[in-house]
Amino acid sequence: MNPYHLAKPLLFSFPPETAHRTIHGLLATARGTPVEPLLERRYRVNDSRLATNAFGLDFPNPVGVAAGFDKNAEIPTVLSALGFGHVEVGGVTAEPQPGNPRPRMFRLPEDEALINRMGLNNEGADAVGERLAAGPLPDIPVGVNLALSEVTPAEEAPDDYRYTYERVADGADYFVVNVSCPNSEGFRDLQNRDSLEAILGTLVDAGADPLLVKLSPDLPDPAVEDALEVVDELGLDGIIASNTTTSRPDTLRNPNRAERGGLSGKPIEAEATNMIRFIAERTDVPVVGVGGVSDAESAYRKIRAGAEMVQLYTGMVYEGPSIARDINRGLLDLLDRDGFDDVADAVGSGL
Ligand SMILES: Cc1cc2nc3c(=O)[nH]c(=O)nc-3n(C[C@H](O)[C@H](O)[C@H](O)COP(=O)(O)O)c2cc1C
Repeated sequence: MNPYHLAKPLLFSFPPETAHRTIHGLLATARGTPVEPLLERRYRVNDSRLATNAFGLDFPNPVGVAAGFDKNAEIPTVLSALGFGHVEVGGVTAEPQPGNPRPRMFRLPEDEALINRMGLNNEGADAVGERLAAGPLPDIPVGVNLALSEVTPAEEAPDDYRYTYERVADGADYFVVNVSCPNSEGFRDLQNRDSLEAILGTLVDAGADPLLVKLSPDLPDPAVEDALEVVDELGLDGIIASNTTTSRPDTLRNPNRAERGGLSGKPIEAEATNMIRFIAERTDVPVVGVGGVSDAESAYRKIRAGAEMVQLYTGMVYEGPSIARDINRGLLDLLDRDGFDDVADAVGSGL
């Protein structure tokens, strides 16, 4: 049995944000200590069949940490030691901001889901930029998820994103324009064509490379197609699909389904995978698949639908710190079963 499942009842007796801070704090104590190499030995799966290359970067395996888990870039080396193939830190905004009042994160255990309305709480671009610059940084790619400060009006969004980009640029390997968090008023409206062109164009001019955009699963198909056109026009390097959803599938059982915020985890798995397929059918730009990845099968479904790699957040809450190792091992078995040489060989094979 996974020892995390023994600890889970205790952990789940605390409010979710407290549990997250406890786990995050515990992981932070390992940073830069001899515990890191011990974790590496236990959790890393070294196999060249898992290695992928996307947007000019080499990834040792296709399982990454999604934005929101390490908002202030405090533990990328520890997450690397836990066997992840990349870490996306942030969302980072130009201004430090406290986020929404608590409670703002809710478990739906029967549904293996979370609802959050954190509201992009983070220490701000200056602090996160300094932390990244001070290092140490892991030997896997680190991305920064860039978001809009709450106090900044939409017309000034391009400069706000550029400010953050410039503060974090030296410490990161790739950059993601997040215009898809559902928890800040009007934020997702930035996914309209004109706003996207203005924000992404400004970042391209500022030298952000590789540059990706993260989309909402709630975007109607024509709006996704518009976004893909902007991605093509500006020569962007990748698309992350997807963020959390404000929709509430009928299948949800836990009463917390009534909470406002973005739903993540198992109930969004199929929808997110459909979005990956929709995008992969329309563009050759690499897609990073996120949403409800909790085991090797769910990661594999996203890869076969066209994702070059996957990310996860909620899966870690329900499966614990061995999740990257377990998925990577399981992926090797699935590749063997289906006769693929490596992960890259399986990408889009289910289209
Ligand atoms: C508590 C929490 C905070 C999050 N914060 C961010 C964020 O700051 N920026 C972002 O782009 N996505 C954020 N996300 C969304 C995740 O990165 C991911 O897209 C989403 O949760 C779906 O993946 P999952 O089902 O594996 O959790 C957050 C998710 C959670 C649960």
